[in-house]
Amino acid sequence: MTQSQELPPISTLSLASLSDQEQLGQAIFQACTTTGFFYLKDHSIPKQEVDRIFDVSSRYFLQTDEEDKRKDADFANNIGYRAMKAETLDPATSKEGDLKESFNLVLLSSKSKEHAPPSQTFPASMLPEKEEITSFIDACKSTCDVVLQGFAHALGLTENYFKDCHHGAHDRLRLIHYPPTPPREDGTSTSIRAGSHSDYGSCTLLFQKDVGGLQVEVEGKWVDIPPQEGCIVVNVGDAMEFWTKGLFQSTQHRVALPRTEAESASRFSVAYFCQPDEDTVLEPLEIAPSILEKVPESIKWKQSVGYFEERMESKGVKRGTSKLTGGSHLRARLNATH
Ligand SMILES: O=C(O)CCC(=O)C(=O)O
Ligand SMILES: [Fe+2]
Repeated sequence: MTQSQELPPISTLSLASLSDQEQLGQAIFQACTTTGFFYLKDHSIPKQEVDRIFDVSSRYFLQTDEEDKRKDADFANNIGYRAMKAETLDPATSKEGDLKESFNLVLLSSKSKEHAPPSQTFPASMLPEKEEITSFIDACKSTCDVVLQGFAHALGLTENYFKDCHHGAHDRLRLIHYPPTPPREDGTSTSIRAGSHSDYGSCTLLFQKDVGGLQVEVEGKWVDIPPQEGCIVVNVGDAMEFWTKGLFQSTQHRVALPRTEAESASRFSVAYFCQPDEDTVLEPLEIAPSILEKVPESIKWKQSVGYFEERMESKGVKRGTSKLTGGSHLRARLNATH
């Protein structure tokens, strides 16, 4: 695939000016049926809280012994530490694993018995800020709930249609560190910071610090999505694409190898993965003709059964799979990439 900076960037949605649900639904519809990505501004997560999470993250990754980090690993529950190269988001292309380490946290405040996340062990360096970390995760969950309501409005469904099957047991806040890496020399390297992939759940909130590298595939080209002050990058995940039979796009994205000296420094990002509940079935929903009419002519062809089946297959779902659920899709993708 070629690189391009000529294409228009993703749109920016403001939660302040879009307090009207109808308007929010329309803007979300437009973003989700085209790139599947948008910047979200005027959300309710203050900059100081985002900065604090980045401080927690850099302290953990840069000041914890490798041996101690490895004690924090719990792949079976999708929590805790994951070492450099442990994950290969694009196994078809990358042979050595992604050049990153990460740490997954659960929705710590969850009181749900039926949808309880696994219990989390805190590394020593995070303990003093456990309360702040907990409230940051809560703020991410609340923001995702607003986005899920926006998805429902966009699709002509009742406001809490999606929210009611997202209790957060599989949600994870992921702190990610891409260690310093020299700029790539000639573009032939198959090493990558995060291989091309789509996310598995309903939506993802992504906080980037100062170092770029995130790219999204738009019309066959890789487009940079640089960090924007005060903005969260939001993207649609596979579950939402499956429910909408390909109307909403769970788009491939990646974190490229550094291209400049500035990008060669440590890169930190924080992602909140919003996942459907364990038994929620991921089958196409009935979408009203009045909604389908809004699909621009130029992308109507994406509604064909053949194209949708191809998309499902590219996301690891074999033809004829019955009863795909939130839990089964998540585990299948995690097992395929580790
Ligand atoms: O670190 C980033 O900017 C993107 C990470 C990502 O896409 C992911 O972990 O799913
Ligand atoms: Fe991703």
